[in-house]
Amino acid sequence: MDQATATLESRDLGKTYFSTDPPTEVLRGVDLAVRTGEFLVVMGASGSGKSTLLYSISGMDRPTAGKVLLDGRELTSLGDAEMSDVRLTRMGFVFQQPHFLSNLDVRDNILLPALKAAPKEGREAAIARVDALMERFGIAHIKDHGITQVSGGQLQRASICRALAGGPSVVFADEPTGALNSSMSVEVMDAFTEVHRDGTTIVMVTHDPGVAARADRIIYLRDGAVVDTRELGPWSSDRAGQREDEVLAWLRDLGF
Ligand SMILES: Nc1ncnc2c1ncn2[C@@H]1O[C@H](COP(=O)(O)OP(=O)(O)OP(=O)(O)O)[C@@H](O)[C@H]1O
Repeated sequence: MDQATATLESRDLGKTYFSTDPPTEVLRGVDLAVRTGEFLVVMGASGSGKSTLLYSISGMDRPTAGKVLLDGRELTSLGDAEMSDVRLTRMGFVFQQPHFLSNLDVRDNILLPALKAAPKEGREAAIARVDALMERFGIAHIKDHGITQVSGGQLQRASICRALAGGPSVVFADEPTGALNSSMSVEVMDAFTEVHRDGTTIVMVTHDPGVAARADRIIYLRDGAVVDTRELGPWSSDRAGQREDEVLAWLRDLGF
């Protein structure tokens, strides 16, 4: 791949847990280049290392071998404070279970990282930006609600707004639809499709072939190594069923 078009790269990335006896080698020499604006999905059997890969390339965890580069800058050599700053200003995160503060309403939960990421912007401008995001993702009407007063799909869309609030270059998502029913799952994936259309790079772990069918490209991990890749090309909703069938057939061949 052309290095100039890669937002995020890993080179010979390895992760071994030395806390176990014998040590557990979870990632083995992963070379990855995620293109700017690409929606990349990571699949693989349980325990194949998907979450570990996501955490290692996003600086949430330290790899034990190899390098990670974001927009050409080596992340693996950064100290903890610099890495936290990169995560705050250049990355967004969406998890299976949204982590929100229960003493704040939905909007303030989104506002908090927005203010931290751009402290010079000022509170009013940050509020306007957060309100625009909430409007965009169809949750403006729940901005004053407590986090227990909204549906799982609404809360996950709020997580997407929070992930976007700092203007990231990459959004990482770990099983973002894993705790949702199928209609909420579609609602959340429609939101990710919007994020993708806006040009934000997405790296997502999922077990769900219907979710994976939205991606531009899927990589398949086995025992901590990328063993196959599927390019799906640009998403179109009128080909959703056909794409999902294509993904299912590919996964079946891989023994998923
Ligand atoms: N802190 C740790 N210490 C030792 N081994 C670990 C640790 N964290 C994860 N592992 C091991 O690393 C392997 C990969 O875990 P990981 O969570 O990345 O897999 P996964 O593909 O995301 O799985 P799942 O689909 O079940 O979430 C597993 O065998 C797991 O037991």
